[in-house]
Amino acid sequence: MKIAVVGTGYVGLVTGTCLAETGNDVICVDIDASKVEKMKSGIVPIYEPHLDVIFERNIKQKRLKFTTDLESAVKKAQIIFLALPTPPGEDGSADLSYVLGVADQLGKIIEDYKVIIDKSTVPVGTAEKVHAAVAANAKVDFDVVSNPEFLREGFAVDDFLKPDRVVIGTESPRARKILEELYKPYVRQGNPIIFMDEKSAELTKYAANAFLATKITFMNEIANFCEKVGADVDMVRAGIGSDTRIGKRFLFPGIGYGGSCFPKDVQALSKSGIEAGYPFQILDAVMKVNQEQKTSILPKIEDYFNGDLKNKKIAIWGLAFKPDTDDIREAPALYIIEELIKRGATVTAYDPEAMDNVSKVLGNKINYALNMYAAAEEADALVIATEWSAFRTPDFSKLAKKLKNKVIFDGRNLYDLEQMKEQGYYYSSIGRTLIA
Ligand SMILES: NC(=O)C1=CN([C@@H]2O[C@H](COP(=O)(O)OP(=O)(O)OC[C@H]3O[C@@H](n4cnc5c(N)ncnc54)[C@H](O)[C@@H]3O)[C@@H](O)[C@H]2O)C=CC1
Ligand SMILES: O=C(O)[C@H]1O[C@H](OP(=O)(O)OP(=O)(O)OC[C@H]2O[C@@H](n3ccc(=O)[nH]c3=O)[C@H](O)[C@@H]2O)[C@H](O)[C@@H](O)[C@@H]1O
Repeated sequence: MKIAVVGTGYVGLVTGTCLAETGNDVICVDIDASKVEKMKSGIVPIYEPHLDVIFERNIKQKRLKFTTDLESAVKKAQIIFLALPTPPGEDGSADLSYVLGVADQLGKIIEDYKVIIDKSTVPVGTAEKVHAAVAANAKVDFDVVSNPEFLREGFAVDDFLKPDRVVIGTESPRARKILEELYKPYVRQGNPIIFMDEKSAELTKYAANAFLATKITFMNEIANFCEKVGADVDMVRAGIGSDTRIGKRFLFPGIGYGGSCFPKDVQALSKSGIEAGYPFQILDAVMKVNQEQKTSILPKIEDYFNGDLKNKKIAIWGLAFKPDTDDIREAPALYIIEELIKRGATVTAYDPEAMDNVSKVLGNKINYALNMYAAAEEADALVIATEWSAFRTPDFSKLAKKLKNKVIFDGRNLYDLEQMKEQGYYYSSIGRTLIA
């Protein structure tokens, strides 16, 4: 099939590349000319495991192309994916200007039947708005379909090629038939395509993200409570996670959820609730707890240093909002760094992939180390903010020689409490207690 993907962020790039991988002709459109030039020359503009191999293969086989020219790409395509940003607007609701702006252009361009697909995360009712924006100028028949994306950064290729499910919101039999055909190669392992109406599909995406954010936040509160009463959240997690109704995944407490999606999507769903006359009480609590959780490690550090962080040298391992990505949007590490600097501490950080992105935001407010041990050099304490695999099994004796004090504040619960005690570290993690 001939496909145009408009917007080449995480979602557009992965969608375009994975659709080419199953034999479709894909042209990706972006307004960022320098990004398009990079991609044309074979450079993947983001860090995403396994993407480079299939990206290169499909460029070579000329199934994957890039352009800034929306008109020529759209005219050749039967299916048009909109993978455009939907950032929070001033009031926290999703800003639809990118999506509706392109929809407006599409109406002027299309000359024959097209399926226009909302891949972006958009509030209930957006498919209708996109339809109206296209229809305002279009002289031909077209369908607008909601097909939300559930990929996770770091696992994006696998999530797209082998999805748990594909959700397709359309009431048009013609569009349904085309999409059934398009997604056939991806659902071959028995995972279903779930067809529904556009509004339910749009809400399914927000409900999924909000539910996962709530699950994490609930565990963060249980972890905080464990600290007060001397229980161990690892035990509680094992105990409740083995109940299949609860499940083992997304029960890991930490320093709050971050990233480009959970924070903005929970906020946007909350705003939609208010607009619809149904303010979600649970989402307000989730947002409040998560905001506090991001810096919950700070009082622990302050307590250790008797309230005085002035001129303390703090090493930070991990800047990305989670491992296996260079994405720093809403990364808890940035909130912690801001608070440390406010309190007069100096920060030296190391992240395997995200340091370039952080240096664009923080510049020389912090120091950037060449590796994890160099970050720890002469540090008064080490803070772990992202659970990169390399941080899971450090050489503790090498680390001890680098650190000024054997003190670790771990926001991701990476190490065994007993082992840390044996090694003589002061080790503070989230919601865990060494039960004698
Ligand atoms: N990042 C993720 O893991 C996931 C994101 N989503 C949703 O997908 C949507 C896109 O997210 P990301 O890929 O992270 O976005 P992004 O912000 O990383 O990238 C968006 C791309 O669109 C381009 N763009 C902006 N205006 C354009 C225009 N008029 N024409 C052509 N290109 C244009 C930008 O230059 C940029 O390359 C959002 O709604 C997001 O919530 C959904 C699932 C996963
Ligand atoms: O809509 C989106 O953009 C995507 O948002 C999330 O994916 P992503 O943001 O890439 O990352 P997750 O792996 O979900 O992690 C999100 C945040 O939750 C935190 N988290 C996750 C799991 C957990 O047990 N504990 C926890 O604190 C992570 O550290 C991270 O900050 C969803 O998992 C995807 O299904 C969805 O498509």
